[in-house]
Amino acid sequence: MSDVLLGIDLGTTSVKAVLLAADSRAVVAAHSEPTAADLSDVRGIKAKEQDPGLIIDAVNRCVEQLPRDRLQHVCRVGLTGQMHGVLFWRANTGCDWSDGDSFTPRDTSQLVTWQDGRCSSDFLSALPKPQSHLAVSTGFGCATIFWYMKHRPKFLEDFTVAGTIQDYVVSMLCGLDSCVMTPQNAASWGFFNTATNQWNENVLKAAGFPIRLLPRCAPAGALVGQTCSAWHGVPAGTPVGAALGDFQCSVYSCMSAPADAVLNISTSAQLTFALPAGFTPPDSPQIESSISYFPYFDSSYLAVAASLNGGNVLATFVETLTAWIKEFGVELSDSCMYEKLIGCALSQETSDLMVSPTILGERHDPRRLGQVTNISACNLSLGHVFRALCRGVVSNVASMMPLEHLQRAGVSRIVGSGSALARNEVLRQEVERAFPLQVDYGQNADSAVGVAMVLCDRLHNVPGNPCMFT
Ligand SMILES: Nc1ncnc2c1ncn2[C@@H]1O[C@H](COP(=O)(O)OP(=O)(O)O)[C@@H](O)[C@H]1O
Ligand SMILES: O=C(CO)[C@@H](O)[C@H](O)[C@H](O)[C@H](O)COP(=O)(O)O
Repeated sequence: MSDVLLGIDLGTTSVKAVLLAADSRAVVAAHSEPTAADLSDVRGIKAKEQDPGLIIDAVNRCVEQLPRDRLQHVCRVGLTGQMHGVLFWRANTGCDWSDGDSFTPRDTSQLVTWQDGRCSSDFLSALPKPQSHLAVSTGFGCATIFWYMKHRPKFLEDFTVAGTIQDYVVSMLCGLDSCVMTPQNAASWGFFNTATNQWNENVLKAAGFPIRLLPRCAPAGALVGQTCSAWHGVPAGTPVGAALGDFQCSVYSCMSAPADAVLNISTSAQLTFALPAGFTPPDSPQIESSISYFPYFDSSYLAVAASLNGGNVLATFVETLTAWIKEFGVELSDSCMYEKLIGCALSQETSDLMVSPTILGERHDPRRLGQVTNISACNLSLGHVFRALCRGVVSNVASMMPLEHLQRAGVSRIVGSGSALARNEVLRQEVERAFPLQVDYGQNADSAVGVAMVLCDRLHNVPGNPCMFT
């Protein structure tokens, strides 16, 4: 049987795993599992945490669903996932392999995710100024560590290593006693200079930051180790790539020309395009800009409007409706709710109801929360409300990176990716209305495919960026 690459995306809502044929780059198997790992904010500090045990359970369930005979022929493993977040663990005891061919987390913290809201604007403005073009927001790893330094310093003493959840899985698979991070994920923590690919160690040291928790850096696309044990049939000794950012991987999976922009809608939403070779970002953070510049591969950058309000807004609406309906003694599954809501909104082609859906605020404007306006007696049906909600999600992204901005950058096509978009025709209709450009939906356009493609291309020595800018 021929070789395959295993790509895994540890998303905020679900884990996705794919097997990609090493010779043809075709997807030969794919599976996804919900993580259901959200924890409630019992301390009332606007915490958004997830249980790593439940995330790893979902990884195990997901990989187990892939054909075992193919898993035995995996020649590279690639991990990607939700950026910005931080998990702490103890070197050498971060997991337990006693189950046989899978591991479970042991001495770890909960994962503090990108949706975490514990760092207020006042808290953030009191932090040292980063030597980076990227501003620091709540939910960014370094901001969270600063918060623990101030509010629960003893907590940090329990741990020796920190990383994103995808870095953690790489470390555990390879039996590493430290964390190795690519610039893609390091930039998402803040206090990382993407020109030098180094942490702002002096700035952080001067502020008393526990720099022992900063991961070591490896280039995006590099291999960092080999599986230390057989894992769901994947042989021990299989090379594992340093973990990548999920939005860079979704772009890699479906951007085929410099004139493409990629709109990914999963739990969050990102609209992004690649900058020409030689682009250098500004010297200092542009705190109020809705567009930021994130490292891609080999010194190149992506311009991105990263919205905190994507599919999670629709999920919150579904959860709210489910809870209301339950109060009347009726229980409906999420999938039944989505099907009904999408069906109603498809029959309601337009609505004058206006929903501004920024229930989590946005990084460039954290105080601008959601609003519903122009309510009349005639626009409150489920169809109107869900149509207006979907339009609001897309319009918000479009306001962060307007059509004219895309056109000025030479973008002539938008490629859609992410399962919130793939599963929701109303969202797709609204994308096509908001962006009068060619809009295509990438087949197999997702981060799990993207990370496997990156390693596949490196295996065959194809240069890291599929878009060739000269
Ligand atoms: N049955 C469904 N039908 C349509 N959309 C759904 C359904 N279930 C979940 N979604 C949407 O998918 C989003 C999660 O997408 P997913 O790709 O799993 O996220 P992530 O990659 O962030 O883990 C949810 O926020 C919701 O908007
Ligand atoms: O905020 C950014 C980039 O700045 C996001 O694009 C980044 O991809 C984060 O990983 C996401 O917010 C989480 O991804 P997802 O689970 O919503 O797919």
